[in-house]
Amino acid sequence: MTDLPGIVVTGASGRMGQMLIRTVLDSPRARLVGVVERAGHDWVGQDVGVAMGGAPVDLHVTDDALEAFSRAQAVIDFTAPAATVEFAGIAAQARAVHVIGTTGLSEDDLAAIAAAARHAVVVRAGNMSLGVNLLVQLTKKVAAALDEDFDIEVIEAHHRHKVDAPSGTALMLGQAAADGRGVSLDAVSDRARDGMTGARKRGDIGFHAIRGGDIVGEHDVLFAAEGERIVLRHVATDRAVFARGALKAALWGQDKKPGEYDMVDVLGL
Ligand SMILES: NC(=O)C1=CN([C@@H]2O[C@H](COP(=O)(O)OP(=O)(O)OC[C@H]3O[C@@H](n4cnc5c(N)ncnc54)[C@H](OP(=O)(O)O)[C@@H]3O)[C@@H](O)[C@H]2O)C=CC1
Ligand SMILES: O=C(O)C1=N[C@H](C(=O)O)C[C@H](O)C1
Repeated sequence: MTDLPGIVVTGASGRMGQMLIRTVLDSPRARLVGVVERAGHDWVGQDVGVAMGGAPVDLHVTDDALEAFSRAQAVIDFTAPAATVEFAGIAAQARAVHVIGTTGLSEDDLAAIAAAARHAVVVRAGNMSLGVNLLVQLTKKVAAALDEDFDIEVIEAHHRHKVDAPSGTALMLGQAAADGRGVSLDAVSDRARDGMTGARKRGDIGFHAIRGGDIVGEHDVLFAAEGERIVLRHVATDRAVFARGALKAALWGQDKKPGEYDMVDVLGL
């Protein structure tokens, strides 16, 4: 029992934090050894089971990330960019595998994470579900098979609380489409159509973000030509798919060399 990899979950009170805590507690392959929230949060010091509205699990929420990470083999982190950059440094110091689900990371954030990955294993993906990572591969293949007679648009929908757009998943799908076409995404990305935009530019990849209600996460990749359309679609109905993928990544990372990995590596796609 005690040989099982010890996992810390950050952002304990968040939508994904709570889902991750339940997933690790229910897993026969891992132990939950810590849960971290920001200093001053009213969960700090409470038993996490009680804080989540259930029975005690004899594990108290802490704001001391370094102490918690030092007792763990892996950290699963679905929080916010500033927190994730800080946690990357601390996980590297503790030599714990850092599984990053946080989206909306800037170029500077990514550079800081790459620096941390020189010392520890980092697995990062804008979507940890099996279905989306398969969709990424399919998108690349379809984009490679079609020419620019097919206009590519990525359409995503999420709950009203989401703070970043386009979603991390939409960016993964757009990148896969650009890779399939052999072009730079930065050169063809069209994220803002409003007013007198002019006709669609051939070869562009468009992004659209819908926000509303409790939508967990939906992504379409549309390939539209004269006379026919192809739509590749993924619909997540339960955040458990992301949490299961993240735990799989944490376990997969245990025997890997320091460096940056993604879910395609984890799932062997
Ligand atoms: N890769 C994937 O498969 C998925 C990725 N995500 C991504 O995960 C992230 C979290 O999503 P979600 O759970 O819905 O968001 P929530 O807002 O519900 O949760 C975020 C959590 O992070 C904590 N947090 C934020 N900033 C800090 C900080 N500076 N220090 C410490 N803790 C902090 C919040 O605490 P507080 O409440 O105190 O601010 C909160 O507990 C998003 O980036 C989202 O896009 C989501 C689902 C799947
Ligand atoms: O914020 C969310 O909820 C989600 N975020 C990820 C993203 O930005 O793609 C993954 C998933 O779609 C849910």
